[in-house]
Amino acid sequence: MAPNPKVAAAFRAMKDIGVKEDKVKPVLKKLLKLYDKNWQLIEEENYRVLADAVFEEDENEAVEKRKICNNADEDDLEEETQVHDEPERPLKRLRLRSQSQVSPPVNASNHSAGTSSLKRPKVEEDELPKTSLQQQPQPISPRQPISPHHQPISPRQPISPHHQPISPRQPISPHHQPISPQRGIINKGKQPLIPQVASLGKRPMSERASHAVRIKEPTVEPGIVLLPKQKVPDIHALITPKDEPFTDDTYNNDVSRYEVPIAVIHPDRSSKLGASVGNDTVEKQGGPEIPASQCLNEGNSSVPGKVGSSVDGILASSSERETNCKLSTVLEESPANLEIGSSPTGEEGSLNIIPTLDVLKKSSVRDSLGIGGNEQSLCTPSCSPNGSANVQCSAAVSPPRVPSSLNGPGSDIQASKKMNVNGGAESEKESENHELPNSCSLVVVPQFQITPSDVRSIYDANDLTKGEERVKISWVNEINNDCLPAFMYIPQNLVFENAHVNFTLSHIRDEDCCMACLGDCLSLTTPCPCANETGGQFAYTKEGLLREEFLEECISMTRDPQRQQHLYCRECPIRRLRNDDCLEPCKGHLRRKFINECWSKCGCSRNCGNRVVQRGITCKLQVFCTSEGKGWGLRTLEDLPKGAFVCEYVGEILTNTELFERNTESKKSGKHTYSVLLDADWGSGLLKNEEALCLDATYFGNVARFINHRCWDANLIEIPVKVETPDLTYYHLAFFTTRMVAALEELTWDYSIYLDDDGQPVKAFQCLCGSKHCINMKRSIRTRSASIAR
Ligand SMILES: C[S@@+](CC[C@H](N)C(=O)[O-])C[C@H]1O[C@@H](n2cnc3c(N)ncnc32)[C@H](O)[C@@H]1O
Repeated sequence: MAPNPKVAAAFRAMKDIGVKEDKVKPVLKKLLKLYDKNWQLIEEENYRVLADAVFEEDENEAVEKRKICNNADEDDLEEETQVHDEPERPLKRLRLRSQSQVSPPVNASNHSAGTSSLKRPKVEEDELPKTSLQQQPQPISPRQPISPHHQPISPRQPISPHHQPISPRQPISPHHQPISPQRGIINKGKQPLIPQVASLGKRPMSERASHAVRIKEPTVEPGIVLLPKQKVPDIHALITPKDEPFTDDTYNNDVSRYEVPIAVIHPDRSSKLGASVGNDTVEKQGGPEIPASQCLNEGNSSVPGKVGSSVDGILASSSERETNCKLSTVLEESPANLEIGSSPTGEEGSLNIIPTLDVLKKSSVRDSLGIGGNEQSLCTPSCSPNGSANVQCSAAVSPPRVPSSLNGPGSDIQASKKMNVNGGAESEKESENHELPNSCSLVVVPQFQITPSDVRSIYDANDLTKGEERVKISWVNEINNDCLPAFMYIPQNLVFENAHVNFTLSHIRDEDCCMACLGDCLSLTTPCPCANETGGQFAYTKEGLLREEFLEECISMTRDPQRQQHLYCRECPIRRLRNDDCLEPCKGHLRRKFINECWSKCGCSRNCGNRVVQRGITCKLQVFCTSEGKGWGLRTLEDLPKGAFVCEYVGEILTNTELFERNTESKKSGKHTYSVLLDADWGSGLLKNEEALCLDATYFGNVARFINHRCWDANLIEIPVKVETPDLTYYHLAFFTTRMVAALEELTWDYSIYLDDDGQPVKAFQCLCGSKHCINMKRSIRTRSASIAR
């Protein structure tokens, strides 16, 4: 009988790489069985899966042989040696990436790195960062490629070095069993095979979810731009930014520049806050009955948009903290806290996914970030008249160097990170830490003169994200010699210390996710339960934009005073922080519309249209120095349609108490920081301190920290997004365009600045937004659901 042409082709392909038919045959049989005769999966990438499986078989055999040899008598030493000297393979799997590609010989470590390739057939291994190759990540589920550094951690426990990494074969939940090759193939009870693992060049969406903290040495492109003014990476860099129209009709030059420290909770001046609510639909949750006349209604302001909530100011600012501040860090090496425990029913699986940050006490991180007592940048490039730039670093500052969260408090050995000159992070062990005043978390950071190469390691002008995002984000300064302020780029929120961010699979009720869905939920004729949050219709269109109606509703809720609805806490977490004898009543938190995205408990694919924010930034953005004196800003380098997702506000997840402590200290130093409250649900019940959360992007953050304020008609709106937890104490804050935004326009967000509170203990900034709605006067700042300032 003529051989099956597919079989023959497979044999040929294997023969091409030096594998004999008799080796291929049994493996192919197994694969066909395993893949339910889906040839497509086997043929993909020139039979990569097959080749991997053959090699795996080979390795297994070798291991078996080794075992036998190890048990053999000493006399058999010679024979044993021969067994160890595994014959050189014709081609190892790393060479199989492309048929035409000739790969270099693979060394021993690479060889072992291939052992799990059956589980990750399509990963482009030569694109993996070195660490990945060396350490061989063990995928945990099709959607959660967690690095081996990831250590499970209990949601409510401090991170501990004793946490055991999860077994890659541990079931997550019976509901997660893929049911077709398209959704992952069960590999005999092992890990599902993932036919379509994206290469790291395009990071899989799952890596974007907060649980998927990627361990990656940031790659620095050859030819890093050391001097940003000299070598601007983008053609747009020399083009005058197309800012939003500057309608400076109310500008008051006499107003001095005010600075607003972050999240300062100041004594309430209720007389100034007693505004009425715009309508009678204000929701009170068990709180004292608040007459409409006493409720906040910033909307009554004659100026639209001056609608800061009555919540006392969480005021942003400060790139500096006092020495008592605590800072925890998770960089690339830090473990995502993944803990999956399953009950017999599989329903108790719990994923604690956001890494808890280790604590760095006192000033070391502040110092290491170069945000010490004075507000200097790490470097000062200066320009000569001929346009060439020099970097002058006169201040003795430390390079970014932060402790690993792998070591919990009390750990004797601290793994710390220091940035290497390539912008990567090197692990190092500090076996001794007696010099440290606090053995829990301090890292000694020697002071030394910063060199140009250190500067380069801090910010690559081509990509300030250091490879953390799917897209590069450049920065330019065409205005002056300033470098970017020092901060650590993180692509997803990280827990600072005490915040309770608890994701459990069982937390998500079956009826609130779409376990039965396949593929793209947006193509369903009847929307799945994940659309319930948005009234039975998905928030997104098939084009990946926000649905017009939903967007308009969100916009009008924030811009239209009459539609502002507030929730009132019975005991407002902000008020609780004060040592006042009597607790002041809550001033209200803007009621928000949420987006609910599909997540791990959903059966849909990771390309499902209801997964937008979790995929991360996809548009071309650039950080630039604004010409109006607002400092740095963010702009788009491409036209963005209305309703497009731009980025998420990413920072450290702090409790309100922690933020208060930070700000009390930053107030002293008069420095600035950046924060937003996650208060969308604050009025709905009695929150514990550790449940009242906020994001602070002062030290760790993403590009969103550069988004400047614009009064009322900003081109971005922030919308809360539920991804991995229905618990609204934690959610993502995502920015979407409110209208079509042209390339080079600055992206702005209405911080909800409240203008008329003169008595604040901190100074507001003089708004230079240029909007015709801008009052542009000395102002105080208040939060609605999120407020920010520097
Ligand atoms: C979150 S930061 C935005 C990025 C900031 N411009 C920077 O250079 O890092 C907020 C701070 O930027 C400045 N800023 C933002 N919007 C502004 C505006 N409309 N006018 C003047 N300054 C503004 C204020 O100093 C504010 O405290």
